[in-house]
Order: sequence, then C-alpha cells, then structure tokens
Amino acid sequence: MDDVMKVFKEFHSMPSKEKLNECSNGSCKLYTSGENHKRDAVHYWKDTLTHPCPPSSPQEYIKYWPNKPSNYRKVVGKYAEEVRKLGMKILEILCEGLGIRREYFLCGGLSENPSLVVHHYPPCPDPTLTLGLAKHRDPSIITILLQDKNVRGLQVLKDHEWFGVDPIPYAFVVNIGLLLQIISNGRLIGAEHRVVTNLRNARTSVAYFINPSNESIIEPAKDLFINGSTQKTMYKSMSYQEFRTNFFHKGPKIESELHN
Ligand SMILES: O=C(O)CCC(=O)C(=O)O
Ligand SMILES: [Fe+2]
Repeated sequence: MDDVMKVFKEFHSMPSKEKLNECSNGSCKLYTSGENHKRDAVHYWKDTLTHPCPPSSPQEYIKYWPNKPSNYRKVVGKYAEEVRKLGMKILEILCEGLGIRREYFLCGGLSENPSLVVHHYPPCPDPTLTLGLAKHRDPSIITILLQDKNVRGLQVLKDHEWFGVDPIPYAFVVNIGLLLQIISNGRLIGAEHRVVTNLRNARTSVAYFINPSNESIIEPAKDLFINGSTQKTMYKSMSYQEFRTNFFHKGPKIESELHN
C-alpha cells in the first residue's frame, strides 16, 4: 500500500507535460477537475489519472499505463491484482447476504472492466470557494478506496449532515456503487460522499472501481425474485454502456431516471 501510494504521488508530482506524455495513448487519461472539463460549469480542485485494469488480459493493457516512475507498471500491476481479489471476495460475501449466487458478479461481464482512478488534490488557497469532488454516489458496482494516511478530505452524507471519513492507516473504504444499488433492487444503497480541500497539504487517493463490460446488462438480480417473492423491480434494465454514457453527460442527476 505504501509503495503504490508513493508511486502515485511521484507520478502526480512530475511536471504536467511529462504526465501528459505518459498518458498520450487514449487508454490512459489525465484530466483536471472532471472528465468533461470543457463542458462542466463548475470545476473542482483536483487532477486525476485513470486507466483500465482488466483482470483477463492485464499484459495487453499494462503497456498503455504510464512508464514513469520507472516502477509504475510493476507496483501498480501487483496492486491491481491484489485489490481485485479483495473486491471479488467482498462481492461474494455481499451476494451471500442478498441471497443470490456467490458467483453472480463473475457472470455476464459484470466485473470485467475495472479501472483505477488516482486523484491528486493540491493545497487550495481558499477551501471555502471550492471542493475537491462534489457530492455523488459512485457509478460502479463497488469501489475500493485507498486514502492518503495523513490528510483528511473525504466526507459522507448522513441524515443531511456531512461527516469526515478520516483515514485509518492500511484500511480501505468500500463504497456501494449505483450499479450494485440497481442489482440489489435497492437493498444496498450507495453512500453519498464528497471531498473537501485544505490550505496546507496535497492529498492523494486511489479508487479501484469494479465496473462491468460495456455490453453487460445492469438490472435487479433475477435471483432476488424467485421463491414466490412479491417484491417489485424498482429499477430499469439497461446496458452498462447506456448507463455510462448517461452518467458522463448528466452526472449524479441520472439517479432519478434509473427507477421503473
Ligand atoms: O478522494 C477520495 O477520497 C474520494 C474519491 C471518490 O469519491 C471517487 O473517485 O469517486
Ligand atoms: Fe466517489
């Protein structure tokens, strides 16, 4: 965990030109504020590096990842492998709790398209004027988040109040994503969260999003409705591609369109 955090901090401390150079192949993205910077009316105090890390063909993708710092691919490759194992274990346990097949997320491409999202929030001269990241639920199945050990920033909304999620060294924060909210038919609800900035310290966080392949169908799991259940399906069925395109254009506003 320390090694991967060090590599990402080193990456984000390189000059912008050099960082961009490492991300010039289309598979790897580097952006300021959000992915849709040009169109977004509000901008946030962060830079983000993101790239896919599909478990079935890592070698095919690793060659598109940054090659600087020189140990990036080795350290991040190992991290992605380990965090994937943890994520799949957590999903198995959640399935058991929901009463659906343990291997549900191994089917239909539901966990085939994970990505790493590495945020860098520089110190902000006036934290009252901007956020690092606005209120949202993650557009993933689950997210496994590694926080900077020494810098606060993440907050979660509970009963209309924001609470700090202070970092616990060597612990992850696990978020239920909107896709799991749909698949569980609303039995699991994603927590709304945001990131605030601070005056003094840069903060780095590493989110591993477990995401489906584009063709995967996202809908309440059929297993929930067997055995004479009278429960109604609360969410529409759609492809992940459709969900993603919608989320890209509308952000958290799409939540109201997900219901039946
Ligand atoms: O920086 C953080 O702690 C949170 C990042 C986050 O919420 C996200 O990437 O969706
Ligand atoms: Fe998030």
